[in-house]
Amino acid sequence: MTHILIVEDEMEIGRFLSRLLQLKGFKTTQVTTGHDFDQLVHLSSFKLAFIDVRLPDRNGIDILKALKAKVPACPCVIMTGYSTVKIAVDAMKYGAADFIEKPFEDIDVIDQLVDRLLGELKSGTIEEADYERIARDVGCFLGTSPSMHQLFELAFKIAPKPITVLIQGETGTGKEVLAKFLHAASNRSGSCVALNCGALPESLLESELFGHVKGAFTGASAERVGYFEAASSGTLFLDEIAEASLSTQVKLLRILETGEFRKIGGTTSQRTSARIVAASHVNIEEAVQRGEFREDLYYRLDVVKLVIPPLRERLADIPLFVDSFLKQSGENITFSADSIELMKQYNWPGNMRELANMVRQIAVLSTEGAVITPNQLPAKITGVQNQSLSEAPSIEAVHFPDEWKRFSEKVLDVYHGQEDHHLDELIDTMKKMEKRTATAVIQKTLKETAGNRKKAAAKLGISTRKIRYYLNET
Ligand SMILES: Nc1ncnc2c1ncn2[C@@H]1O[C@H](COP(=O)(O)OP(=O)(O)OP(=O)(O)O)[C@@H](O)[C@H]1O
Repeated sequence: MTHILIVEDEMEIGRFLSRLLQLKGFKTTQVTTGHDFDQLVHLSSFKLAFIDVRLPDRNGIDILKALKAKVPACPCVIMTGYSTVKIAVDAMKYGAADFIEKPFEDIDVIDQLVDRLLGELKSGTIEEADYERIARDVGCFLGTSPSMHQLFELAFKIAPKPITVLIQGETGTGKEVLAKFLHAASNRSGSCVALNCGALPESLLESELFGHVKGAFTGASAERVGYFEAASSGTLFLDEIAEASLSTQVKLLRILETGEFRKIGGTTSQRTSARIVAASHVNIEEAVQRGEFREDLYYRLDVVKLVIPPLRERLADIPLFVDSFLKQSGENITFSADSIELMKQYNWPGNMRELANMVRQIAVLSTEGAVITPNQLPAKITGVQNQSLSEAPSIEAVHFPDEWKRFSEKVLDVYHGQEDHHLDELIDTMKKMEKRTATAVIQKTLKETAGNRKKAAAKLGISTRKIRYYLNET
């Protein structure tokens, strides 16, 4: 008979759980203290354990660690009160399979949990396959580093819970990708809506967040759905949360506390069940200390913190990521072994975004089947030229004028009838060249402004967002 351990000091809850499990045909053993747990012999007979996070004489996490050390295969479920959800999430980092909140509101949840964990044990499957599949579905490459696998395994476990998640990581590490993963793994019916908090114009702030009714103010000719409503029953991704103005922070805090908002001009409040995922490339705790971010909002957001490691800590995965980006864009080129070696020695300040962009740019400029050698890599990677960004010739700048010249010659040849060409193909190439032109001009301007995007945007009369678009920084 399957034997389940219950470590719970509240007799009522322990008894209730025992009864429930016995009715399902399981044998249970309940202990109420850490001391009693130490007296248990044959820990290996337990196929599943429910552990209260707080015991009179011991922390539940210590019991979890002790049990996992002796019986690694035994799935452990941490039982927690709402205020200790944060600790329960930490417990998952130490190997807890899941957590449930007390008091138990829905017995079906426990039923399903037990069936799932014992089912996985029997079939030998673990959640790994699931989180890897979802990561693949959202176009997220995990590589082989244990830190990324632990992170996504944890993200997978907490995804279905209605708790707020704060993602931190340097620029380009994949915070938005992780937010999409969380949404996909949450099975929420609504959509995943992204809002860049730094880009919110103050004057439109409220109508962007909450929407407005028709006629609410001059120019409100139609009803508008705000971000919180659009993400209801889905996920609201608050990107660059540290850049939110103080008034945006106040508005966000209020809605996070009450779960309610009112459209501008509206007479009734609406509830939102949007799951909030916030992200920042700066350390928000430090921003709080500097007085730039509201402490109360930080604590609201920081229920679960997921920190994505920078690419320089996962350099062994560079060959894998290069292959994956090439496959993703359907490019048939390869990088020579010495090129890969040089890429593994570079520190990638722009992380996955920088790698993805470099691979794509090289691929665009290469012929089918080419093998990329070190002299085709940017100087910052080969370290051949010790030039500053403003001096270093980018791939774009070196090749673009030739490319344009060849293209315009081809157009004229077709026009003069010297070359047969399908017009559709020619127009397709022209569309590509349009983007290539914008990208090349932006790259060149960025060199002139020593990489300063605001200055480059002003010089070109476009927004920094448009710069990101043309640089493929989606
Ligand atoms: N693990 C990953 N697998 C595949 N592509 C990734 C991964 N991480 C990042 N990328 C790619 O890198 C680019 C940047 O990713 P993303 O926007 O998620 O980063 P970010 O951390 O949110 O950046 P920022 O801090 O600048 O907002 C995207 O094109 C994304 O597809």
